[in-house]
Amino acid sequence: MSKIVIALGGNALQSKNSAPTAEGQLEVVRKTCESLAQICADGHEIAIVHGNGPQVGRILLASETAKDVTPAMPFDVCGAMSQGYIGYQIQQALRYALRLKNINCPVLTVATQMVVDKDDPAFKNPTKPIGAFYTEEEATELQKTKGYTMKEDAGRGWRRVVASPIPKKIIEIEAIKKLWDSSVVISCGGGGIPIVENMDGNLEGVAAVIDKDFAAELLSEEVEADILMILTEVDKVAINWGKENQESISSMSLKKATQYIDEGQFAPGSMLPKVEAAMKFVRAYPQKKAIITSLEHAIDALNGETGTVITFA
Ligand SMILES: Nc1ncnc2c1ncn2[C@@H]1O[C@H](COP(=O)(O)OP(=O)(O)O)[C@@H](O)[C@H]1O
Ligand SMILES: NC(=O)OP(=O)(O)O
Repeated sequence: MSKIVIALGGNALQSKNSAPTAEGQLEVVRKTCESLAQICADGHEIAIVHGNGPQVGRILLASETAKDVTPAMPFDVCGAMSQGYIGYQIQQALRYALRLKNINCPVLTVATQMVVDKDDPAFKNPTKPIGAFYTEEEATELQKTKGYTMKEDAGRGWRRVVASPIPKKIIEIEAIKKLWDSSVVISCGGGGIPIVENMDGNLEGVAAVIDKDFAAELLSEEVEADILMILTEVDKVAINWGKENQESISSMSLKKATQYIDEGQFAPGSMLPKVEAAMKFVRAYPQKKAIITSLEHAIDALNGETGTVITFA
């Protein structure tokens, strides 16, 4: 039996076959929760982290668009809203999937605040893609009219990018640890609500979207997980991504992963943070492993049949 922190990609949770509706996402969540329930039935203990890039981008856009009728919500509040609705969908779907396996374990979401450094250089260099994908022409227009920073995202189109500071401390970590034994806890959604700690001890939300892969890594260290599992849209990490000579990677040591990073093999804002988070985990726990695979193949990857495994050596 292993303790596994499972990170679900925000992009991967969006339905590939339909518009990015709440209903479409719920279908993907339900399917994913069938696998998560099976992992629990196999005797593993899991905790869930999820992304929110597309979702928080749309919440922000809706809020900005409606500002003539109702005041726009700040970034941190939009992040909290994304935790609420994605967490709710996972709670509902996983409760059902667990009950089908006669597991009556509570599933709950912890609204999680994540401390970041107010001087993190990321605030001056936005890299985190959020919201919808646009054409280059649309992106240029949005840059002009709305002042957004737009970047191409891993060959998939152009997206708004925002600051993504490194997560430093999970405010609710003690509660999450206490809940671990009796429940499946969904926490650090969207990387956590980005906040800074003021001199007087007060917490204050900041405009950013934290990378959930780094947040999941931090949680994995805190709970001393055996495996960090990052689930996205691809079964394996690839080198020469999108090129004719694209090649899937089944396993990478820290040394090999560093070499691939130096060669620029992993796109910033998408695959790079996953690989970096996996590397950080095995650097902290050289005997443990991180796995990157698709939502569909979580169980196969745990059984060593697919996925990219990142190990210390
Ligand atoms: N080297 C690579 N190997 C595999 N996928 C890559 C690579 N570089 C970029 N990608 C893209 O990155 C995506 C995962 O990043 P992203 O969509 O941001 O993740 P998430 O599902 O966590 O939101 C993959 O689905 C793929 O389209
Ligand atoms: N916050 C975050 O990392 O979201 P994605 O998984 O959508 O990139």
